[in-house]
Amino acid sequence: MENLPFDTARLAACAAEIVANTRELSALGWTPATSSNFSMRLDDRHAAITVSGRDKGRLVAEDIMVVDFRGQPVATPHRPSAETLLHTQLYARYPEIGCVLHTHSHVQTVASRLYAPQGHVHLEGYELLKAFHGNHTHEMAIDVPVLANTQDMPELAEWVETLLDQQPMWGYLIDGHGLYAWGRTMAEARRHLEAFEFLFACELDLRRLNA
Ligand SMILES: CSCCC(=O)C(=O)COP(=O)(O)O
Ligand SMILES: [Zn+2]
Repeated sequence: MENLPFDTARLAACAAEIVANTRELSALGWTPATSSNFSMRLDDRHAAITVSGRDKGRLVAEDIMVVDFRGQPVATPHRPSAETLLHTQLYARYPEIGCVLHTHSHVQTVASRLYAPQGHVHLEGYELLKAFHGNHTHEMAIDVPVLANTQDMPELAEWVETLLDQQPMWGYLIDGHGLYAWGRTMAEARRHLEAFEFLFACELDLRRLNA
């Protein structure tokens, strides 16, 4: 058997976790038309990530592949997510990050369009802000960045690096595109993703109500 530079048992466990969670997120309608991508850290040099273009509602373990932190495929003929660099930059920068989730829900997409001109979504006064790791009170505010969309991933990754240098972040929006969120584990990344979704929906409702 080929001597692989990563733990195959760990890959199998991560693939199962990615598949199960992705199916649930897809059932919520957050991954339309093959969009979205998902990854987990394997070790200090490798991540497991979704193969590009797969229907995220019908993922199987074979749709998960390995990349290094430069985004290059490892021991596989498959093509990784077009947005792989946005995952691997986080693993390379923060050893504690174990999971990165990217979805294209309706709420996320509308919020990204609406708040792109001001460059962020301001969230303040919500109890659910405590869902973000390290926050212990609703008496705080966060500005979730909204980046311009581009197909130039190295450029987008550079913009993200600049933002990461400036503030604590649990995620960001890309205009007309979707949301990136991350955490130390799949459960934490999902909690952050779901908190963003809920809070953006509240902000959109308040805008509709003119409140
Ligand atoms: C039809 S979705 C356009 C690409 C995208 O934004 C996305 O999230 C999915 O790309 P991937 O290469 O990861 O399948
Ligand atoms: Zn996307």
